[in-house]
Amino acid sequence: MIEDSAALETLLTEIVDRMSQAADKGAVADYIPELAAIDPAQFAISICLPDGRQISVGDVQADFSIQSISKVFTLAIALGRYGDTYWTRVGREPSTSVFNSVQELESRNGIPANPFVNSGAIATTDALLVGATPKETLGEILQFIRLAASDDDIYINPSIAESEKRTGHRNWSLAHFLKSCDNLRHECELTLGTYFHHCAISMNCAQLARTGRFLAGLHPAGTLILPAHVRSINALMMTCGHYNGSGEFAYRVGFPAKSGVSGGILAVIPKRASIAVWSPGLDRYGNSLLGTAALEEVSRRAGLSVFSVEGDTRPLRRGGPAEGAAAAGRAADPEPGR
Ligand SMILES: NC(=O)CC[C@H](N)C(=O)O
Repeated sequence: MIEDSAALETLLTEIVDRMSQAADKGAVADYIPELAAIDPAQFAISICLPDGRQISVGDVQADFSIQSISKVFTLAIALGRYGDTYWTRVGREPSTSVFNSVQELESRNGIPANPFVNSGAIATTDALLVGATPKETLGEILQFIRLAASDDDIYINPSIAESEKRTGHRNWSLAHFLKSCDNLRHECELTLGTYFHHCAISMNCAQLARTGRFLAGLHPAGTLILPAHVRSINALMMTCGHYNGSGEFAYRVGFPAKSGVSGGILAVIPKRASIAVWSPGLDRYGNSLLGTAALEEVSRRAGLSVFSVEGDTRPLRRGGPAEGAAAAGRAADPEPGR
């Protein structure tokens, strides 16, 4: 089915229609004022295929900040610069608490569980700042992402960064905790200022899908980073990309992906596709509620789970995944990220 453009476009259109009718769209993140103001009734999906085709449906022209999805790119740059010594500062195990948990960092004596929880990403940003100013570091991150997307029209939204700088007290406490454990080289202000700005990198869903091609082995210029690092990042995305909801995501969807609290998800099916979805309402883990439901449906209908065997392409149960996910979301933690 993935090879058949017309069938794929029909499937994506069906999914977008169904998502627009879902009664429960999840709750937008309200701990960052700029995100709290976003209309949750928006949905977009875009998929890049091996032959260079890209199919995009829904609100694909709307820009959003990629938030934690930026952690994929900072990890790629840090692995390139430090290789295995990077792992002396950050672990590579799934986390069991919310993505900005201080308790989880404390229980691990100041070594973050993985690069995708906030503390791990703050330590990564701190590592990238060695020998470079925040401006140079942000320039490097932006340049990498623009190259990945083959698109220079990707930018940092300063009001989102400022909004988070003022209100992101949990991140300030994580930075101070890292500092107290001697796992932060720079002043909290410098590292966090840079972190908030890379979380505020903004683009639309079609651009986001293109950024994932280098992780699927589908970038026209080759892998951009070492193939071994692609493998490492995909493994981390599979096991940690959705925080303490990563097991559930692997079970339901079955391929590496990274979410952001703005409702975007970047997914990678090695050698087959790079997919982005965006729907701002979140589930109890702080991951896009309908974005996950949509990826589950694409995965099942097109047989894309990396765990699938031949013949595993059955249609979803009646009612579709959105209803099940919406029900799960209702029972969930009302304030993800708090
Ligand atoms: N889960 C996320 O996307 C978190 C990123 C957000 N900028 C924060 O630090 O809280």
